[in-house]
Amino acid sequence: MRPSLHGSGAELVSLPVTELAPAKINLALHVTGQRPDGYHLIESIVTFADIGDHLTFSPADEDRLSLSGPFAPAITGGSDNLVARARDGLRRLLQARGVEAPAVAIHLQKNLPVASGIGGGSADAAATLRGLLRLWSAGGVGTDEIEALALSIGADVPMCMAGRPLIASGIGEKLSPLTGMPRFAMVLANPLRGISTPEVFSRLASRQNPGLVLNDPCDWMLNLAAARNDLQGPAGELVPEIGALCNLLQSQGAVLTRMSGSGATCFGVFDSRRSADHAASMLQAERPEWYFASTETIAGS
Ligand SMILES: C[C@@](CO)(OP(=O)(O)O)[C@H](O)COP(=O)(O)OP(=O)(O)OC[C@H]1O[C@@H](n2ccc(N)nc2=O)[C@H](O)[C@@H]1O
Ligand SMILES: Nc1ncnc2c1ncn2[C@@H]1O[C@H](COP(=O)(O)OP(=O)(O)O)[C@@H](O)[C@H]1O
Repeated sequence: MRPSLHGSGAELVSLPVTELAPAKINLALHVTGQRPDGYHLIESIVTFADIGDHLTFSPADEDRLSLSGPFAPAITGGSDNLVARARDGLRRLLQARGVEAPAVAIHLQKNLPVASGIGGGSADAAATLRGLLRLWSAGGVGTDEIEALALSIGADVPMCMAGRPLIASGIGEKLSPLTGMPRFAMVLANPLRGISTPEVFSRLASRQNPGLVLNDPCDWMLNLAAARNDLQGPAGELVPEIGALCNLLQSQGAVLTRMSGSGATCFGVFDSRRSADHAASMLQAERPEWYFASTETIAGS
């Protein structure tokens, strides 16, 4: 079936507008300080998976947000959903500039575990901003204002808007693209116990830790092996399965394992997509109650 077209004048949009909200992976996360408002200063190497949540956007008589997918039961479609917050924030911004932002039906297929350190909610918010800017033909609205809106929704939303390998600093909003970043074959592993980001930050033993050092621009595995996730210790106190997950990934041949974000998702890097696929299915058979997903991260360009 041919997609329908929507819009006025030169900007025609294929309907429904669709967006992937890819899982965000903090390959390393150093906590280097704290701002007076309590937010922590970080230096993080970030990349994105080829799997994630799926969103669709269509014109409607009234705003609707519907949910499906394995992790939909863990969230609601109410005004606290980060998708609704992104929709409402963008509409306010556009209307203040005289741009129309009519009612929209959004469907979120929630494939990523919730509160799991791979930015599912932030990725959904970023995908909503991208999708609605297309649906509402508002691509010309100031980048600075959109970036400020993204940051007001969450510290991770600007990096999810960028959607490419990068180093994030500040509280996560200062972004430097990493053009040389290769793809990594990975398994993502989560014990399906949600974890609170503020609680993990609050348990840090030290808030002033050494920053990232990238010694060898050609050997990413060497750089990553020398880096850390400073949140892994405090998260492991809350969810002891994190240690077990890394051991399981290693037992299947992962050459590097680490937690992403504030957890509890851990990733294992494998030497090929084939070995990652094999490891994910072995681990799922061993621990059917946990989440395992094989993925390949995107390359920097
Ligand atoms: C830890 C990270 C690493 O990428 O990822 P996740 O574990 O959430 O995926 C992020 O910094 C999380 O970003 P995000 O989840 O958007 O954070 P926000 O909603 O803005 O903040 C939630 C709470 O986390 C703490 N927070 C967050 C970011 C930061 N740089 N310092 C903090 O101290 C604050 O207590 C804040 O109130
Ligand atoms: N669309 C959404 N997807 C996931 N979580 C959401 C969403 N909207 C709101 N939330 C809330 O945001 C919090 C953080 O979720 P998420 O972004 O998945 O985790 P993390 O920040 O650890 O990567 C959760 O407590 C969840 O209830």
